Amino acid sequence: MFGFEWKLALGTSNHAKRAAVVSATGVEPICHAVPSGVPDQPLTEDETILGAINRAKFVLEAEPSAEIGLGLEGGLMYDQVHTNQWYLFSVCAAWNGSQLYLGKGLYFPIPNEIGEKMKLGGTELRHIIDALSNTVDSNHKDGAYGLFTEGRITRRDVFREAVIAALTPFQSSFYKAN
Ligand SMILES: O=P(O)(O)OP(=O)(O)OP(=O)(O)OC[C@H]1O[C@@H](n2cnc3c(O)ncnc32)[C@H](O)[C@@H]1O
Repeated sequence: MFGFEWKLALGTSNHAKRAAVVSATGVEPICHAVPSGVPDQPLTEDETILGAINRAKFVLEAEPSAEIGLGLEGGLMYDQVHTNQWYLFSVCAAWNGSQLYLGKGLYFPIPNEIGEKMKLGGTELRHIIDALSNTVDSNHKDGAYGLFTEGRITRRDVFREAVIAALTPFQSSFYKAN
């Protein structure tokens, strides 16, 4: 455990994201569903990262008593350089009002036909994953990661690592010169 004592605000009420923050820090965040400012289904790295940053900044504005705002965003990107493959990845932005850090989580290949369907628009990944896993609200549960790995990796796991990465510079003395 992190031994974290700061008051954290989280820019969503999504269950998997909240559980990731609790698991990463031992702290129960104050949750507000703030806008991401990007499309509901981000399709590039930049959009996804910007969504995480916007959520972190908006939630600290909404909850000024918190010391750090956290924005967690899932998105898709197409790698046309190395693999010609769609990837799902998860980002955490951490903002304390003056410093911003990102934790970029696992990049996980998803079936290209799903990525192409997302690019055409009109639906979001969670609807596809809900149908494939015969559930509802898969984005609040183990998510696409859980479906494709048969539960060996979950959405909470992936965000947990991204949260730890984004918060470490605020926490560790190795970054004091920053
Ligand atoms: O409640 P919020 O915080 O908005 O969370 P979200 O899951 O709806 O939204 P994100 O912005 O994190 O993700 C963008 C879209 O991709 C979907 N998505 C991302 N990762 C997913 C996963 O692992 N399983 C299912 N859907 C996923 C998600 O549900 C959205 O439709």
